[in-house]
Amino acid sequence: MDQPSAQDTAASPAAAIETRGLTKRYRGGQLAVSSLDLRVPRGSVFGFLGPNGSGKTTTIRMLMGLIEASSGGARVLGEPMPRAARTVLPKVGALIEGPALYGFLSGRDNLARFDAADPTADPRSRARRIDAALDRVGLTAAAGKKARAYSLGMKQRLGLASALLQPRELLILDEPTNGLDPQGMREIRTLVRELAEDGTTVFLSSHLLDEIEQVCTHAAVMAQGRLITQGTVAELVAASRGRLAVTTPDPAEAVRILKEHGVTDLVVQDERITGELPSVEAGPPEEPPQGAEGPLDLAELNAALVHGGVRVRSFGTERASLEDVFVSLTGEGFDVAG
Ligand SMILES: Nc1ncnc2c1ncn2[C@@H]1O[C@H](COP(=O)(O)OP(=O)(O)OP(=O)(O)O)[C@@H](O)[C@H]1O
Repeated sequence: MDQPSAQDTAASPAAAIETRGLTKRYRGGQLAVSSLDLRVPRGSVFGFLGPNGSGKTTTIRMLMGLIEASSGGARVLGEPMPRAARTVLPKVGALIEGPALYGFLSGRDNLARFDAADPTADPRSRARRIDAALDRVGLTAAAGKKARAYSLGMKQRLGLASALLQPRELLILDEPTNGLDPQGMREIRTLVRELAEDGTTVFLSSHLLDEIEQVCTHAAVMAQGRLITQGTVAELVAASRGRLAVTTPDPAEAVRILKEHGVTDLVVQDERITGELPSVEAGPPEEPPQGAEGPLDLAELNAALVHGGVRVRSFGTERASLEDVFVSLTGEGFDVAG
C-alpha cells in the first residue's frame, strides 16, 4: 500500500482492517480476489459473506500474511501486512480452517502445547491464562478429556480458546460454525457476541446469510473475488425493499389489481399473496399502468385494492434479508454449493 496521506492516518485508528486494491491471482492464473477495498471498523462484528469460492479464505490468508498479495495492500490494526506481521500478529487471534488439535492430548494440554509454541507467551502466566481461556469458551469441566472425545462444537470452542490465550484486539475466524450442528452453532455465535461485548473486533467469514444477520453489526458481500457491497447490516438490509405481502380472502381479484399496478413475480398461497414491488429507482414507467401515477406508493396500492372490492386482512412488505440484497445486487441466487 502507498504511504498513507494525512487524511488516511487520521481515519485509520478506527479501522481494524483496511485493504486497498487487494488482489490475488494464483499461479494457475485463477483470479481469487480482485481489487478489494475493505474497511472493518474497530469494535465491529464484521461478517465477510460470500458463497464458497468467492475469495474469503484467500483474503484472510493475505490479511494474516500467510500468502502474498499479487497487488494492492492491507493494513491490520493500522500496520501494513505482511511487513508488520511480527508486531501485529500477537494482537490478532485467528481460527483458520479448523483448529489443529492433538487428539491424544486433553483440551488443557492442547492449549499448553499451543501456548508453548508462541514465543510471545509468558510461561509464568500460562496456567492462569489457559484456565481463563477454558472458562471463556465453557470448557472448564471438559478440560481433562482427550480432544478426540470432543464433539465438533467443543473442538471449535477449543480452537477459539487457543486464539484467546493472549489478550487480542482482533479475532479473525474463518467459517467458525462450519460443520456444526444447530446447538454448536448457537454456542459459537453466543461466544462471538460475548467477545465483541468485551470490545474485541471480530471478523468472521461465513456463507450463511442468516448467521451474519444474527451476529454481525457490519458485513461485506463477496462474489467471484469481488466486493459487491459493505456497510452496517442494518444499512444493507434497509437498502433492499422486501417483497410485498398481502393476505386476503379475494386472491384472484387482488392479483389482477396488483399486476395492473406493476407488481411482478406474484406468488399466491391460499389467502396469501407475495410479489416484487416495482423498483422506485426505475422511476415511473413511460406508460403508467392504469390507475398508477408515478412511483408506486404503498398506501395508494392498498387503497386501490380496497377500491377494487378486495377485502384486505393484512398488507405490508416483508423484511428484506441479506439474501434479497445479494440477489438484487448480483441478479444471482446465493448458491452456497459453488
Ligand atoms: N492455492 C490455490 N491455488 C489456486 N487456486 C486457488 C487456491 N486456493 C483457492 N483457489 C481458488 O480461488 C478462488 C477463491 O477461493 P477461496 O478459498 O478464497 O474462497 P472462499 O470464499 O474462502 O471459499 P471456501 O468457503 O470454499 O473456502 C476459488 O476459485 C478457488 O478455487
